[in-house]
Amino acid sequence: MRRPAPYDRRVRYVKGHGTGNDFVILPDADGDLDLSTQLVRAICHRGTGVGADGVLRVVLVAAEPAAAAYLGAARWFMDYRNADGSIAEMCGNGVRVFARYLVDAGYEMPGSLVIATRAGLRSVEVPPAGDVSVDMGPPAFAAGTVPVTVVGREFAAVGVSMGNPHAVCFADDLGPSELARLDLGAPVFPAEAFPDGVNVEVVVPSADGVAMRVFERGVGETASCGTGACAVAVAWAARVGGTPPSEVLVDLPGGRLTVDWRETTVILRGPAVLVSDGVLRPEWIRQAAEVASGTAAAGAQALVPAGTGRS
Ligand SMILES: N[C@@H](CCC[C@H](N)C(=O)O)C(=O)O
Repeated sequence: MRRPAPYDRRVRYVKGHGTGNDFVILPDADGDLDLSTQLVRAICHRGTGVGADGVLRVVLVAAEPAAAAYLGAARWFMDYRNADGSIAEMCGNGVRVFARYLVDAGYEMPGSLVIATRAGLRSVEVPPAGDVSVDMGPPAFAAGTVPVTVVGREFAAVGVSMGNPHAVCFADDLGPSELARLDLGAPVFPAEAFPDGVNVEVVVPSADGVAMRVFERGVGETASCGTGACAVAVAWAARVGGTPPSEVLVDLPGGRLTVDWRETTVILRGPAVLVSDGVLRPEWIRQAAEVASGTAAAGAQALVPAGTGRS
């Protein structure tokens, strides 16, 4: 039986990031935490919470009903939430940081780990130190293109699923420095093409490969997106060369990721860094919950804003 909420205790967390895509990691091996949308929003808020693009709850497959299908195939389940509290199927930077945490915390040895996610099993290579790589599985291309408006222009976007949905917009007439100066704004896309929403990437050619910026579903613009980098790299490779194998260097505002599109799968590699350890205080958690249930004193509402983690 799950406890209703963690209001009565201090909740440990670890802060981490992959090329600036940052996460609050919540160790919850036994599945005790009932992580509400409002609590995720409060944790991710950059003014009044810890601040992050998303939350990674670390739970044993055996303790998580949503992971029942993976019993015997993986030990750990990555429960990923966007900063607005929404659930996403996959997070390429998140799963690498998740695996780095498992090794750092002593739950697993360095080497190959299989992690269960909502998008399926993912095999992660975690060396004792340095970059972490993950086998992201094959991309799924949508048929045709979709009109997506971003930076005041309409693009014929390429739809790619990496377990989660992406719309890749090629701005071939721009270079990396022009890309960096763009006001990305909130993209507009046809709901019928992406009924569950979509992550939108704007891509330009660079000296070594491609440069991109990303507007993430459930977050807003982020410094990096691992699944986005994979979607961009395979869409780029398909466009210029047609078929794998192909290694693409992807530059993002937060750093560089390498995407290796092999015959049947896509390998994503890059830094996965643990930054700090902390504790969520019970009184802060309680206040966040009261705000969520509408019982907080006037003025406390700012603790749980409805917007993204970067608002
Ligand atoms: N930043 C992540 C993707 C996180 C999920 C995404 N916002 C969605 O809703 O699909 C990554 O590194 O892949």
